[in-house]
Amino acid sequence: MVVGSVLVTGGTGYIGSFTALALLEADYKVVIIDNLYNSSPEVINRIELICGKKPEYIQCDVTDEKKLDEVFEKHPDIDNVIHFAALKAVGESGEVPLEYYRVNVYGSLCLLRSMQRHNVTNIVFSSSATVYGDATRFENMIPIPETCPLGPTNPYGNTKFGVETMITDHVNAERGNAKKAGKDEKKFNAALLRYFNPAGSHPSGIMGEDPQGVPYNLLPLLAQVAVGKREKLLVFGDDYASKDGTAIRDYIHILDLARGHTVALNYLRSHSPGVRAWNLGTGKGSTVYEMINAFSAAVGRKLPYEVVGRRAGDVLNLTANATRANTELGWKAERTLEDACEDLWRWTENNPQGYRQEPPKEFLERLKK
Ligand SMILES: NC(=O)c1ccc[n+]([C@@H]2O[C@H](COP(=O)([O-])OP(=O)(O)OC[C@H]3O[C@@H](n4cnc5c(N)ncnc54)[C@H](O)[C@@H]3O)[C@@H](O)[C@H]2O)c1
Ligand SMILES: O=c1ccn([C@@H]2O[C@H](COP(=O)(O)OP(=O)(O)O[C@H]3O[C@H](CO)[C@@H](O)[C@H](O)[C@H]3O)[C@@H](O)[C@H]2O)c(=O)[nH]1
Repeated sequence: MVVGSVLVTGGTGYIGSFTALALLEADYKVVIIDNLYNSSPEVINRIELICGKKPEYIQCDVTDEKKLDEVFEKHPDIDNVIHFAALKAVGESGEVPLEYYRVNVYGSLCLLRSMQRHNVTNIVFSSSATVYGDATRFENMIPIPETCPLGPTNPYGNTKFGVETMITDHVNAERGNAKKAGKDEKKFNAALLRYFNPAGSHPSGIMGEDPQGVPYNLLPLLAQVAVGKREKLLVFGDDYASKDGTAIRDYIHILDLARGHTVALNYLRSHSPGVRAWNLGTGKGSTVYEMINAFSAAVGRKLPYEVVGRRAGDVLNLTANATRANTELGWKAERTLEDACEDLWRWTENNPQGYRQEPPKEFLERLKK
């Protein structure tokens, strides 16, 4: 039995693919669009290997409004969108901000307009902890609650803040217009999911993060050090006001994060909250050094690093207060940092070339059983 249909933009990417898997496991029909800028279509096969169901994949750029219209016309049953497609690197966004505004902001505008034309009224948006900026500028805002004033410190964060605002204005307007016309205003809803730092892979070892080109995030870089593709990790600053001088982030297992999307979507459909923001994090912060140690423990040897200067746009501490998601959505991160590191290492060891190589036979055999 299909419980609903979801368009997943950026669905061959890291978080999108795990969410597609979680949605299929929760009996949603899933249509993925992606332009493969930072992903591989092979992930569709891996999703099928794991859950026995295959999402439909359509190559589509989210800034191509005509193509978006075609997708909605081909699938008139789609009644929800989860919007991942974006550029996501804090550092890079300071170098090519216009590209970040084009893909992240203009792409979201195209999507909302196409959704409006096709009467698709629920959206779950991939926002980010980055929208809070430096929450240590306030007293008592670490761990960060959703009520913390927003103030991004880099162009990437500005795009997420801008899209949150656009979605909020749009959904509120749609609700107001529907009410005036005596129509059902409650069908217009948005979840703004502010993720902290996703980590890890599928425990099977056949599905994980596979960035194309040079990765920017800490864990994929550490994984490259572990398999010898990179000599050492560069630590961006050891002069932060943390216990060891390196910056603090809240690393959340990718399976917990993916599950957060299905529960948020279910909540939109059952409670019709209008626009609501939820933090998805564990509530536990880890420094860069703690992450190097945790991943080194999973690998079984100490990974080399060198301290360099701070990265522009970085902040000291992004740790979530996830109470709202816990009380309202009944969602809580269940897996540990050790789980994430072990799963990441299993994926990396088995797939040093990412999705460009066949999964090991023993996995295929085991999954067939
Ligand atoms: N990974 C993180 O640390 C993190 C944290 C918070 C929020 N986010 C947000 O979550 C979302 C997914 O992030 P991710 O880590 O899975 O990144 P990802 O790069 O793995 O996935 C993004 C996907 O979007 C696709 N894409 C990019 N531009 C596109 C375009 N113009 N049209 C269609 N598809 C396009 C890419 O090919 C990729 O498959 C992004 O919106 C990101 O900003 C990520
Ligand atoms: O080579 C590296 C890469 C990262 N770091 C540090 O590791 C931490 C994590 O960095 P990274 O993995 O790049 O994540 P963030 O900069 O926290 O940003 C990620 O997490 C955000 C949510 O917190 C998302 O919005 C972004 O899309 C995503 O890239 C930061 O303190 C970095 O300074 C290093 O020291 N060396």
